[in-house]
Amino acid sequence: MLSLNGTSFLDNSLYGVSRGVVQQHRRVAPPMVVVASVRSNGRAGDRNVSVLVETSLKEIRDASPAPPADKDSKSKVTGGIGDVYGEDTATEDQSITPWTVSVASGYPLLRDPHYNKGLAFTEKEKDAHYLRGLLPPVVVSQELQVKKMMANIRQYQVPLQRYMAMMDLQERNERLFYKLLIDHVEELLPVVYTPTVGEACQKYGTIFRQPQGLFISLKEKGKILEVLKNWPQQKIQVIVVTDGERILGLGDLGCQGMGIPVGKLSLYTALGGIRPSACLPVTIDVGTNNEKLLNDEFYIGLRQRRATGKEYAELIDEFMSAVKQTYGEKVLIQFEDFANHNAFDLLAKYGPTHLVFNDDIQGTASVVLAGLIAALKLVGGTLAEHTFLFLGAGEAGTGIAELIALEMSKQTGAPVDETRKKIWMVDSKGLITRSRMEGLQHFKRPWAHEHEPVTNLVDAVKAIKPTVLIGSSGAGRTFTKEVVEAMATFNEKPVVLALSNPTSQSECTAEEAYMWSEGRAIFASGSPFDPVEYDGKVYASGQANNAYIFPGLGLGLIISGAIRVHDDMLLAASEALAAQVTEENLESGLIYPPFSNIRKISAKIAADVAAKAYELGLATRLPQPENLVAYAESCMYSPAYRCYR
Ligand SMILES: NC(=O)C1=CN([C@@H]2O[C@H](COP(=O)(O)OP(=O)(O)OC[C@H]3O[C@@H](n4cnc5c(N)ncnc54)[C@H](OP(=O)(O)O)[C@@H]3O)[C@@H](O)[C@H]2O)C=CC1
Ligand SMILES: CC(=O)C(=O)O
Ligand SMILES: [Mg+2]
Repeated sequence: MLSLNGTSFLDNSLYGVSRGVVQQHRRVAPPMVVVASVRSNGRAGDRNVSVLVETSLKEIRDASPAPPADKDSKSKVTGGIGDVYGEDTATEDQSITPWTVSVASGYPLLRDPHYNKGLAFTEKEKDAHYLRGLLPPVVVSQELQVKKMMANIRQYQVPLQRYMAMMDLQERNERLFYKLLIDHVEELLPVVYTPTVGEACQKYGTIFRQPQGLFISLKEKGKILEVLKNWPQQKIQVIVVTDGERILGLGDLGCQGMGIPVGKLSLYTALGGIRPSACLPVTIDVGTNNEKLLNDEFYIGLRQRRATGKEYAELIDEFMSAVKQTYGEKVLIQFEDFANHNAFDLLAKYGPTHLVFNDDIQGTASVVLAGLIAALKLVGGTLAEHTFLFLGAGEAGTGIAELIALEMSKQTGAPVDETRKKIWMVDSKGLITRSRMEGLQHFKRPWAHEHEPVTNLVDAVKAIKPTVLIGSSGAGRTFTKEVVEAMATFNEKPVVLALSNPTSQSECTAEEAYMWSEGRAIFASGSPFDPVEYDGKVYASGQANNAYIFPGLGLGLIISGAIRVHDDMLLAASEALAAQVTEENLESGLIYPPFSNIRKISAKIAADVAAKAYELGLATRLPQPENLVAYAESCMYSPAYRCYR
């Protein structure tokens, strides 16, 4: 039985300690703080007594503060292990006693990914925490560990092997994983995120080792509150949830979509500085209609066709209520890779009652608008002076279109109904026109303009003559030579965005875009492409991916204590991102800044989103910090090792 001063430890799971009896200690003498030490009730006696971290309250505040918990929140805690390690929600309430919590020592310490430092444990730590003999004599720096791991990872030629090496590292030594990812973000993003995460999801059952998130299936119906309590961390700030029905452009991957919430949340931490223990990946498993997976002996999900209608709605509703009840109303829920027949409805249903946003509809819109604002500096004109054609009228396409129309309306004063007329869409049946209105899905209707029927993209391009062509179809190689050449005949600098992921689904490659436009295209893509040489010149292209937006947006919502997501926050995020694109970036054809700067960029996005939350009266963290950028930066998780005394 676990206890905290006599209380069942299970009721105090905020400490994230799963074994041992906790002794709670008051602060010994300022500025040193000791909260609790764990004394073993197991066979190893006092050897399981844990890492005593002593630190000054000031150090905690200076080094670590994640967003303050609010006073009435259920998640308000008196200290907590994360505070000590600089991971947890800091509190600004001086009256709250800071705690030091002991966790594990000896062998279990080496097996705990949150605290393990591998060969970086110092001599003193080896003595203090029963590690002598369990490690070789050498003591190495975290920098050397990074160097070694990068060398190891680079030896793998197969992307999926690199992915698995990174996942293994995350399971073994979380801080080292994040240090690697942060220090080598441009090299490792394609490993932990698109395109490799797509293949990982397709093969998730085969490569499955450890659960990395919560699996909530129809079997858990009626028990979701209990399921949430099984997760070892209780102070959750961000949830990314999928039902796996539209994973990237790869279709229904059922329960194996889990790779996406896991990947997105690792970016929340690496790119946006949200502490890892505050992130919860969730996959809702209502079955899959993917025959291949249903017949795959290694498939890890429910072996049934997808539940729909009432059964589906009830499970999601139970989940949404349980989340609010468990983590409070300020937990951010990011809907990810739901199919469009559910995605729009879920956003409409839960937008007014929960802090939710749909990354595919809203995050993508925000990143694309940012790219377009930057691209205008290269192609000239205002947004309203351009004509847009989309291939793909689903979540991403119509989400982007709506935000562009909104921004045009703000800039020109024209009603959104008017500004929408500059935006055209092609779906699998051809150009969306008024004559197709009957039976058209609701999210396509605003884009049904007066025009004679056009059944394919090339003809639509020739008829509409767009200045900007955006691929959001999930259908690879649909921007053919004829399509790009047509764009290049009536545009000096055609803007071509091939947003679909992973690389196999990209509407065209960077090489094709530059070659077919004779080097004149302004090109960006959802998944990264290497620089391309054409006619003696090297062309680098940007990555138009919502990964630029959601980490900073999430940080901004959290630090302001926002209770709802508002379109104006997405516009603020777009403008903040566009402002980070330098003249130098633009000169080399880039409409996005490099990812190597992403943490600074995220802090700026966070600050502008938070400022908007305050302006709109949606922020609850009062008073508003004076310098929101500095505050956002100070709240960001650092993967540097902590010293265990
Ligand atoms: N870069 C980024 O940050 C992001 C990229 N994406 C990518 O965008 C793609 C689409 O996602 P999403 O909008 O959610 O998907 P949806 O399923 O909601 O929409 C897809 C749309 O593409 C249309 N379509 C499919 N195939 C063709 C084709 N061959 N020709 C013309 N139209 C076609 C569909 O037509 P119909 O309606 O007739 O079926 C539908 O309108 C995915 O690959 C995803 O990875 C998504 C989010 C973010
Ligand atoms: C990037 C992303 O969210 C997608 O492709 O679905
Ligand atoms: Mg997505």
